[in-house]
Amino acid sequence: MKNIALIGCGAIGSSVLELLSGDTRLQVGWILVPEITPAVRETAARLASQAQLLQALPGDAVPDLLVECAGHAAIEEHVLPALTRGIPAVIASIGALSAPGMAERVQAAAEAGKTQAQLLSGAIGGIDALAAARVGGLETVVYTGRKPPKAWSGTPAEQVCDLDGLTEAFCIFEGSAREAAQLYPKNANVAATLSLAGLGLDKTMVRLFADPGVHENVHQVEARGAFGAMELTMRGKPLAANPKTSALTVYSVVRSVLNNVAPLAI
Ligand SMILES: NC(=O)C1=CN([C@@H]2O[C@H](COP(=O)(O)OP(=O)(O)OC[C@H]3O[C@@H](n4cnc5c(N)ncnc54)[C@H](OP(=O)(O)O)[C@@H]3O)[C@@H](O)[C@H]2O)C=CC1
Ligand SMILES: O=C([O-])CC(=O)C(=O)O
Repeated sequence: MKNIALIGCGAIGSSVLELLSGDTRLQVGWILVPEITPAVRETAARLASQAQLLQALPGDAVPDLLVECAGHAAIEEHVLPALTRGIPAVIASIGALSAPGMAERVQAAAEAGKTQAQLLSGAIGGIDALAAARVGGLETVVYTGRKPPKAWSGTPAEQVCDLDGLTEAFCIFEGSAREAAQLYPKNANVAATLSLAGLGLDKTMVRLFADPGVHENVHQVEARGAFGAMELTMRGKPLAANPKTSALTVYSVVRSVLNNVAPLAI
C-alpha cells in the first residue's frame, strides 16, 4: 500500500481526498496545511481518518509520494525538502517554477535525493504532444487563458479594469509565460506548464482575458514547429469551492496518484 502526503486541503485537496477515499491500494498518511482549521479536521475525519494533520512533514516520516496542491509557497516549504530526502513529488503549482532559479532548484533537489518531481498537466491537455513536439523543434507557442471576471478577483486584474462592470472580454495581461505565472500565481499555472513542456518560460507568449461572456475556464493553445501544428481549446468547468480552479486539475492529480499504484499506467 502506498502512503501519501497531501500538501493543501482546499478546493483541489479536498476533492482529491473525496475521489481517492476507499481505494485500498493507497492511504493518505499526512495532510500538511498552514493551519489545522475545523474545516480541514472535518474533511480529514470524513475522508482520511488515518491521516496526521500537520504543518510540516516530520523528519522521520517517509511517504511514498508527496502530492502538492497547495500554492506556489509550498514548493519551497515542502517539495524541495522532500525531494532532497528522496521522496518523489507531484506538483500542481507549476507556476512556482517561474521564480528565478526555482526550476533548477527543483531539479537539483530531485537529483540530490535520487528521486523525481513530476509536473502535472493540471487544467490543460496536450502536454504530451507539446513535449514530444519540442524534440523536433518548436517555432511558436501561444497560450490564451479566458476566465469569468470573478475568477480574477484578488489579482492584479483589479488594477487594470473594473471586473464587476465588464460587459465584454478585457485583456488583463499580455506578455511572457514567466511574467504571467509570477503575476497570477493562482490563475496562470497552465501558462507555466505549457512553456516548460514547450518553448520555455520566456518565449511562450501569453494573453489572459477576464470575459463576462464565458462560464468556464477556457484555455487555448496554438503551437507550430517541425512536427506540424497544434490547436487546442479546453473549456474547463470551475470548481464550486474555487472559481479560479478547473475541475480537470483535480482529475489530473488523481490520475497521477493512481498511475503510481496501477499495474498499467496511462
Ligand atoms: N496546474 C494547474 O493547472 C493548476 C494549478 N493550481 C495550483 O493549485 C493550487 C491550489 O489550488 P486550490 O486547491 O484551488 O486552492 P485553495 O485556495 O482552495 O486551497 C489551497 C490549500 O492549500 C493550503 N496552503 C496554502 N499555502 C500552503 C503552504 N505553504 N503549505 C501547505 N498548504 C498550503 C491552503 O490552506 P489555507 O486555506 O489555510 O491557506 C488550502 O488548504 C493553486 O494555488 C495553484 O498554485 C490550481 C489550478 C490549476
Ligand atoms: O484551473 C485552471 O483553469 C487554470 C488555473 O487556475 C491555472 O492555470 O493556474
